[in-house]
Amino acid sequence: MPSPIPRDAKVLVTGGRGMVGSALLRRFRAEGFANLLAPTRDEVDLRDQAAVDAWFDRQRPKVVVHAAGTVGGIEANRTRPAEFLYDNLMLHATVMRAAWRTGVRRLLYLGSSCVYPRDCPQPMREEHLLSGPLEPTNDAYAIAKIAGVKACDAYRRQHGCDFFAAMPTNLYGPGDNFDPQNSHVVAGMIQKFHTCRQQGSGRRSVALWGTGAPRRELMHVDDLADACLTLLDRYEGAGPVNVGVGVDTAVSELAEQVRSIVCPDATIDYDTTKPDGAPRKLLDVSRLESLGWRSRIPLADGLRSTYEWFLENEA
Ligand SMILES: NC(=O)C1=CN([C@@H]2O[C@H](COP(=O)(O)OP(=O)(O)OC[C@H]3O[C@@H](n4cnc5c(N)ncnc54)[C@H](OP(=O)(O)O)[C@@H]3O)[C@@H](O)[C@H]2O)C=CC1
Ligand SMILES: C[C@H]1O[C@H](OP(=O)(O)OP(=O)(O)OC[C@H]2O[C@@H](n3cnc4c(=O)[nH]c(N)nc43)[C@H](O)[C@@H]2O)[C@@H](O)[C@@H](O)C1=O
Repeated sequence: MPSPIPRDAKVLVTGGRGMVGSALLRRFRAEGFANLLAPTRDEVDLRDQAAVDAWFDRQRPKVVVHAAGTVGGIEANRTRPAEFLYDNLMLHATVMRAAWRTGVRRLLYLGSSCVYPRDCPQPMREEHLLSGPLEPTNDAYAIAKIAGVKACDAYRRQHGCDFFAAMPTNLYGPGDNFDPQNSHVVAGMIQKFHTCRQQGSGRRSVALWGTGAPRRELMHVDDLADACLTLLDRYEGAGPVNVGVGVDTAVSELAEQVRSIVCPDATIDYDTTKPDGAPRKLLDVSRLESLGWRSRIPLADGLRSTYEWFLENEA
């Protein structure tokens, strides 16, 4: 596939109703892509090889951005490892095989920064993959995502497929999952501080998880979508590419920022029976930045706009 991607190419975005998939569709539509396909799970369960094969035979996409996944925060990963392993293994195994079989010209697979070792040198570089033990709270999901990254390499080596992986950091934004048990940290905090605000006057406490000491690199999903378009148009390498903003924030500092936006008179209690997870997961994004890409959505702006979206759509 010549770079940049022709804007009339038939592009499949899997997971199109999810946070990442819907951001990808917004960005591609804004860019003028005229032939976007985003089947729902009801139209094709992407874990079902026969159904995926039949769909690809019928539709014949030329580009695939594979964003479908069984996704969740630290508690969802810790408590549902078998589901996260099975679903995320099947989701890329079926789609990549069908993509190869039907001659897809370029495939971008969404990996994750959780694939790196728990005690990885910081910032984490793509070469650090498989260099040490994983974070136990999400090792099942990480193994499934690592298999996806390796599958891109395997199809490239055996069949010459132009498949590669983006490795996003922790994401947040419109369309996120705000369920207090299954969500990631930003959405979980927004939900909890909003519930506190709803409880009315008087100082109310919000129970957050862990110690507040870990650090997370937090990226707005619209930045991610823009980075994925840059990768599709400009990346001519083969290996995975980290996608992040290059700075991280302590969980406790994030909590203060969300509190000041949503419920300033709340008090914060940390439930240390809940896990901290990885102490830090800052990505080295020099490979992406060498393509000329820079993040554009500061955390403070992103948190405020995400809360506004939450109020209009989830509250
Ligand atoms: N959120 C984050 O912080 C990060 C996410 N990622 C990766 O980005 C990708 C998207 O994540 P995100 O948008 O947050 O997740 P969401 O849960 O918001 O979206 C996942 C999407 O995948 C779809 N899906 C799941 N299983 C199937 C299936 N069997 N058949 C068809 N569709 C299916 C869902 O469909 P339905 O709407 O019907 O449920 C949903 O649209 C994932 O690959 C994830 O690993 C990587 C790093 C960080
Ligand atoms: C994207 C990434 O996301 C996951 O890894 P994670 O970053 O550890 O997950 P998280 O966003 O849920 O937590 C980040 C930190 O925040 C703390 N924390 C405080 N209070 C709340 C809270 O209320 N909710 C949540 N979810 N976390 C909280 C929490 O204790 C932890 O220290 C994996 O799914 C992994 O697979 C993955 O890919």
